Amino acid sequence: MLDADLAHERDYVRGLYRRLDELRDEKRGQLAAVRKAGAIGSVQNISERDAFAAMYEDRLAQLDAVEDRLVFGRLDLDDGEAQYIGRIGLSTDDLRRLMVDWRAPEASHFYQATAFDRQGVRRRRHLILQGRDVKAIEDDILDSDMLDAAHHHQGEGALLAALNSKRTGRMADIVSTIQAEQDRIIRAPMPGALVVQGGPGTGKTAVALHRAAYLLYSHRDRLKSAGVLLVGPSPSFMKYIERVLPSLGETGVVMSSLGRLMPGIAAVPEDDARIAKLKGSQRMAEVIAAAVANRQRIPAGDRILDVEGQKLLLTPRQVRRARDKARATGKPYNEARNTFVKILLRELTEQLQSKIEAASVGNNADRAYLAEDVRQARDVRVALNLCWMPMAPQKLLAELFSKRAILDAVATNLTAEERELLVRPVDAPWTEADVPLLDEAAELLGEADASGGSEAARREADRRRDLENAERTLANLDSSLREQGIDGVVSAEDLADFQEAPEARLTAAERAVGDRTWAYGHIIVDEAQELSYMQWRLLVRRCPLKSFTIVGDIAQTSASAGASSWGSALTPFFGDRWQLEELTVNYRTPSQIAEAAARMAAAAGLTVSAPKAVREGQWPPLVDTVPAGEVIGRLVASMPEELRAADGGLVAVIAPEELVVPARAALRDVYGARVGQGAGSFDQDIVVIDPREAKGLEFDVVVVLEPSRLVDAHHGRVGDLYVAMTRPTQRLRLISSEPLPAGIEAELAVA
Ligand SMILES: Nc1ncnc2c1ncn2[C@@H]1O[C@H](COP(=O)(O)OP(=O)(O)OP(=O)(O)O)[C@@H](O)[C@H]1O
Repeated sequence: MLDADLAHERDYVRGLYRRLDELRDEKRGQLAAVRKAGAIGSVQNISERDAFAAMYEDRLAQLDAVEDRLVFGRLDLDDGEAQYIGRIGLSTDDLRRLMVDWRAPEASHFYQATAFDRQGVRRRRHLILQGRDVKAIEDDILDSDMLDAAHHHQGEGALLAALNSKRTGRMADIVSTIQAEQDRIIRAPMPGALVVQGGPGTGKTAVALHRAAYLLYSHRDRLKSAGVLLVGPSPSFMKYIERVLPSLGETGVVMSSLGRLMPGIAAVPEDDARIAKLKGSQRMAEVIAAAVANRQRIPAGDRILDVEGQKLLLTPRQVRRARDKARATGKPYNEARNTFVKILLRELTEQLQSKIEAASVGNNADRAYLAEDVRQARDVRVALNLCWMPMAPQKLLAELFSKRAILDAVATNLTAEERELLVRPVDAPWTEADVPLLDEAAELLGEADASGGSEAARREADRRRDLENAERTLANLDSSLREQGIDGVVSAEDLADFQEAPEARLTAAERAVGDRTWAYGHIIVDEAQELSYMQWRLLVRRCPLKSFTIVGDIAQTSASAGASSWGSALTPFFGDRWQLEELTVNYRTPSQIAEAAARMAAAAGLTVSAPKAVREGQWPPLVDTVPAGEVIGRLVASMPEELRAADGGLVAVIAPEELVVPARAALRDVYGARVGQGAGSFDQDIVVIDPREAKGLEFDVVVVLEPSRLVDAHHGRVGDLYVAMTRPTQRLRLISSEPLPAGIEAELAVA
């Protein structure tokens, strides 16, 4: 009987893969046909073909991405129907449904039905695949009548099997074992801001990623053109999670770490916590606004300007009036500057005209020529630039932070010590804390047209040329097509759009990446407790609809500019229009380790939402106390044991910054290339990192060096040690030469 069940499922799953292969072949065929047609035909036809080719490529990529564990569930319903749940929906050619997409409303029962609330489900079956074969099946019988009637299959439990599996250094999807409390959050309605608070290991990152896939599925129309942005703390974290969405068949999400949110800038971490905190504070918005305003100057006295040998007068009064009029347009700085320049050029041209006409009575000077003379005159250009310089955000900030006089003049709301903190060389690299300031500056400055109009003129000329081409194409269209009304349907402008920028044909995600002013349809923020006021300000600007999923754990805050409560972080941007959901079960860390971390946090006065751990571990946390200077020696000595415990999985050494390099060097001496450079070295089985890099990641075994120093890091915030202690999935060892942090019992010490 059991074998018959297994045989039946194997057969069904083979059928699903056959269908997947058919669809792939079909798309490959369509793609080849479109490509073969090549660049023949009218421009419009070529553009349409490009669009079809892109669509087939996307679909093919999606079909390829769902190969692994294509199907994972089956529901037996009250009406006798069996429904298979998988990564995508599959139907036969005549639209008979073979498999339901996990995101479809009816698939929610797979995650939410319980014996108390069956939702029409009699039996939930997990299919555990190996390659294309069904390795095992596991049943949850929800309808007690079925308990007697049928044999059922029991196993370790799909969830526990997933949790106990070896870590690979890359996050995997949890689509086959999403738990009910997680599923409710994943499927929550889209509008507004949803905050998901959860302790370590509660699946916040997993939920955030699955929610992105869910929203794209259920709001495809709206999100396809506007896009979804997913923001995480660091490039290595983004790398850690980058495979999850493709494995869910979604490639259209823009993923960015906080330091990459300004196109063209790859910021480095800000090492000085005091600077990060200051640059993240609301007062910096005032500083940037003042720095922008400071670039407009009224000259102290009259200036004489030489234009083609004529002396023209520029008075402070004239400049002030032009400036006020330009400011009154309400446009950003660089755009308002155009108004300012136009007003003064007109006035100077009038002066020049009167002078010339007075000198040669009766001769009317050609005004267009005079205007050009004025515009080109060096004196005029210098004078106008001094009054109102065209400005790019990078230049504004580089000068602000490197010229003490400017800083003192504009940052009047900061103390002298604070200003001192901001000073740095003009060519210092941009840090993550600078990114929101650059963005703020870009917003106030607007498009800089440093070409003095020639860039705009070039774009205009390109557009004119495209239009002419398009008109020619239309004129050449086969007259029979014209008779069918083709030229009534397609305007020259439409065609020019096709011919124009190739970006017109990119997906929303591809276009959004390079566009600072892109308005996303939804933003998902992971590790959101780390965000400063200025970072929130930047993100809210990127999503004017304020449709957000915000996941994080206030207790894990380690950034000095991060939040101490969700209310204080979010109220300035969302008022009280945000909703809080909580995740309460720790899926990562075994209970003994999770409890030790919670005790330590409580002893340090931190309010933690310590989630219940879903499983017991094999080992209690181990504590090695060693004489001063022997921490690294003990690390090396204990590594064989830790590697044995990891059993082919990953071992992470999490150390205070000053110990990272020596610890790595000592381990390299013994283990060579097995020791990775940092959190991004996913192929090595030993990594040495600091707690900041460890954020959001997990490892089979974690060894923490000098835990007391991590408590002290970042001005007494306990977040770092708490983060470090909650990274392991199996085993934790602390090696300390200093008094142990409160809450960590010395009796756990190993010899
Ligand atoms: N329903 C689930 N099924 C299988 N594994 C799960 C489930 N929920 C969470 N996990 C696993 O638990 C681990 C922790 O999840 P995740 O990293 O999303 O937690 P987190 O709340 O973001 O943690 P932290 O805040 O500590 O970084 C991951 O390995 C994840 O795959």
